[in-house]
Amino acid sequence: MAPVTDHEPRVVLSARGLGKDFGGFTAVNNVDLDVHHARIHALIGPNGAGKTTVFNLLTKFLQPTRGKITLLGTDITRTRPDKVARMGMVRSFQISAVFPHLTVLENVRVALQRPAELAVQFWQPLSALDRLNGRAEVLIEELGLTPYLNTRAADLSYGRKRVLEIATTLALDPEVLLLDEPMAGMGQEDVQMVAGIIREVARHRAVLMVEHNLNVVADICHQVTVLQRGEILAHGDYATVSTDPRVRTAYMGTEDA
Ligand SMILES: Nc1ncnc2c1ncn2[C@@H]1O[C@H](COP(=O)(O)OP(=O)(O)OP(=O)(O)O)[C@@H](O)[C@H]1O
Repeated sequence: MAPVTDHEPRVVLSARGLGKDFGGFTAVNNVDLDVHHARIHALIGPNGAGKTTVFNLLTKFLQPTRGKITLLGTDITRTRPDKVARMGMVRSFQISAVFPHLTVLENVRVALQRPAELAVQFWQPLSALDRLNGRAEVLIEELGLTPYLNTRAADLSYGRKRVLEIATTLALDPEVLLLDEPMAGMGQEDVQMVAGIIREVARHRAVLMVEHNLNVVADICHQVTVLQRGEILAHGDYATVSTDPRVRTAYMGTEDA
């Protein structure tokens, strides 16, 4: 179960009155969201509820029609997506370039080289590369990939590939990590393993995730926001939202299900 705490840690990402129209169609309307440091926040809702659109708005892949987004105290409503990523909010697929023929260590090193721009600085002293190796090994250890250090990405299980993707995302050292259906297409064993990794990752960062697997949401998420037809239907911890009759109706079509 997600740990219960007396107080919420600081807000790192917030949205107020967020909205998006596509032509005459309102896909997202009046969404308020607060994502906290060291917390896992789930965005759930039926198909077409607006979850992906909210993700695209927060990461600035889409420009909001209405509302305001704040990241680490800075208004990013009009900021470009690449700048938002550099400011500390990254999305899992954005830079999850996992190269199948490279090993786990090589993949993480490539990801670490990108922000450091070491790739083009061939005159860098060897000590810089040593530092890179050190950071890569810490990251790999944090994500439980040490036994697979020299395994090619192509030979990893599906679940471990997702973990490696998350590791490459963390190379940018984000304060806020957005994960779009991280458990999609996984068997139960991998789901449990990846859930454990996400919990670990969130000890030092905020995680916002879209997730359809409600067992995972119940297990690891501290906060849950339920969207329906682009608007917030309910918000709170899992116990609160899962017993909300409106949520049950939205999900099951009947209050008694
Ligand atoms: N570029 C677009 N142009 C027009 N309508 C769009 C666009 N993107 C999304 N929509 C509409 O906005 C609504 C919300 O879609 P969105 O993909 O955000 O929902 P979702 O909750 O992520 O759904 P799913 O769980 O199926 O992925 C849908 O009705 C969708 O058809």
